[in-house]
Amino acid sequence: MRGLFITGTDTDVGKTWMTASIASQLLARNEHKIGLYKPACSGSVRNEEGRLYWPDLEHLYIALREQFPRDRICPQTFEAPLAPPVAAAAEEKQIDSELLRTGIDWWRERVDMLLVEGVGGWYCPLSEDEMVADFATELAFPVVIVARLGLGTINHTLLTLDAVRSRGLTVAGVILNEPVALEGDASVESNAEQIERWGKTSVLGISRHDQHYQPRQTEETDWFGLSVESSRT
Ligand SMILES: Nc1ncnc2c1ncn2[C@@H]1O[C@H](COP(=O)(O)OP(=O)(O)OP(=O)(O)O)[C@@H](O)[C@H]1O
Ligand SMILES: C[C@H](N)[C@H](N)CCCCCC(=O)O
Ligand SMILES: [Mg+2]
Repeated sequence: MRGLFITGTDTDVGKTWMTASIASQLLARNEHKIGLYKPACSGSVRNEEGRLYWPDLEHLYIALREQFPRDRICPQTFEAPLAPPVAAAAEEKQIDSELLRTGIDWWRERVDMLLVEGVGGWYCPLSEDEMVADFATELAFPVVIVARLGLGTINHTLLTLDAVRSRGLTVAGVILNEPVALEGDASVESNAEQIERWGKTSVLGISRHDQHYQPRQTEETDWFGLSVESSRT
């Protein structure tokens, strides 16, 4: 099974938005079986009937055309909008480290490519004894960094690039996303060039607020080509 790991420069930068978009782009080509995985999800919302749901999970479930069970997309969910081990502790539970990993195994026989969405940013705690960075290092899939378009993103993206590379991982590229509509931010014109120049990486594409992802240099981003079969899993 090939894979890509989707991290972000922060929580709420649009990792889920982009993971769902990448899945839709791949599924539209109808060439490969695609799976989505979120090792743990925290921050539930109550619907009109009073039932809890996790917006990330719903978004990923719908992106996979409702073809896979929600608890395979994310086997561990917690109510509090906190880092997963903290959210788990609030329910007097602990993250199941083994399930973080066996949750991936379920997909192996079923799909050709798995997109794994991280939680928060690269150094977000994921369990009692590991951060997202540790989990992603074990997986060894190339890393896509979702960054916020706008002023401040150069610094956040360069810090994340350094941290990902310090683990010996390949950076597949950066996506600039606009989760909240920007007004009058002149930096958007130069964000991509600056990140490419200083970060020695590619900005694969840009997703403006409420608009579809636009690849930057090519007609389409070859997500399957950027993914690799991990030797370490
Ligand atoms: N390009 C966009 N246009 C419009 N809305 C967006 C866009 N990107 C993200 N959003 C919205 O911004 C919010 C945050 O995005 P998202 O949930 O994808 O962030 P995240 O990085 O996955 O956060 P988390 O750390 O909780 O997983 C969501 O409500 C999402 O629908
Ligand atoms: C609730 C939120 N949307 C995410 N699920 C969890 C983000 C945790 C971030 C922790 C941190 O880095 O400070
Ligand atoms: Mg998310």
